[in-house]
Amino acid sequence: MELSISDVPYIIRWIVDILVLWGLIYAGLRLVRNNTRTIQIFKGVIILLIVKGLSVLLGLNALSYIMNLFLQWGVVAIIIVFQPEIRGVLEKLGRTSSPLHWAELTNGEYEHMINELVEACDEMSRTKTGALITIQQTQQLTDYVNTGIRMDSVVSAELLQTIFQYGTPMHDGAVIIQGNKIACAAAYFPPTTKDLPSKYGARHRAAVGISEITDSITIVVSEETGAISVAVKGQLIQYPAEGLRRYLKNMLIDDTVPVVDNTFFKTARNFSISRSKKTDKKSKPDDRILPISVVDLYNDKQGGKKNGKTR
Ligand SMILES: Nc1ncnc2c1ncn2[C@@H]1O[C@H](COP(=O)(O)OP(=O)(O)OP(=O)(O)O)[C@@H](O)[C@H]1O
Repeated sequence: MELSISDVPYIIRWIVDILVLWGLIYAGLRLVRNNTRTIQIFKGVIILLIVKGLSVLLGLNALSYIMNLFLQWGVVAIIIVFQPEIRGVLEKLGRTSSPLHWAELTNGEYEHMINELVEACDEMSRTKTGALITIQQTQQLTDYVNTGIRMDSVVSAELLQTIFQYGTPMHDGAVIIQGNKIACAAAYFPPTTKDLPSKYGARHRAAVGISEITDSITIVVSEETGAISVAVKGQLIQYPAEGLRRYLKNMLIDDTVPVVDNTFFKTARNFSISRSKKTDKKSKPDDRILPISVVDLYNDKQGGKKNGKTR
């Protein structure tokens, strides 16, 4: 087949078409990969498609008919379930000069935000001031922001401590952070329905609850014990303040040395130092950054395992 000059516009259109389609598929897959809820729904859709294919192959008409109904209504269900994400994507597309520039934060801005947050948590831990702070990740928390009192203030240690000061109008409920801004205070989260150890009350239940249904990171400071815990993906981990700082940097800042690799890097550094000093000193992980306990909320009714051992 010979190509003529008149085919060029057709070929360009074809290439643009393929590139746009490829971009959409790539963005869709990234959305699925970054979000625990979408992964589960994606798996569900794949199972439905396999059952549908098998039912057609084996001539099971009734099953095939029901699968058709599921798939047709499934599109509507997915739009309803993902309404916050869809709205978030559209908002992001249409945002040119929004006050919330959280998507474009620099590492320096993240670092500043983390330092303020950790300073506030450390101080509230010392004074046993209860706090519940959620950091939005890829999944939009707009619906939960709407349950609270709207704010749009850069995160600062003083502001966080003022919000959670006992007796003030906004101390009840959660603060939601989007980027480096406090989007709201006094937000309500659906508490987990799981049977948690009795030492955990409503605040911890709310933290675990939001971590089960979104990919957010939630920090809880216990009013009773002053302990600082992080709830992520339905798991609760208690950290010392320095551990919290390291954890947040690891999660939010691209080029930070990951916590799990920290021992390796420390060991490597100590190794080179000890080699240069010709000493026999063994490297020891920094206790200030290790988790204090990891609570397996679903299997461990005693409420945790000590000494920073993960399961
Ligand atoms: N669903 C919820 N969403 C947001 N905040 C909540 C929710 N439930 C409770 N809280 C907050 O938690 C506070 C009550 O915490 P409670 O003492 O019952 O929890 P706890 O897990 O035992 O924590 P602590 O160790 O601080 O006592 C409430 O005053 C409110 O601020």
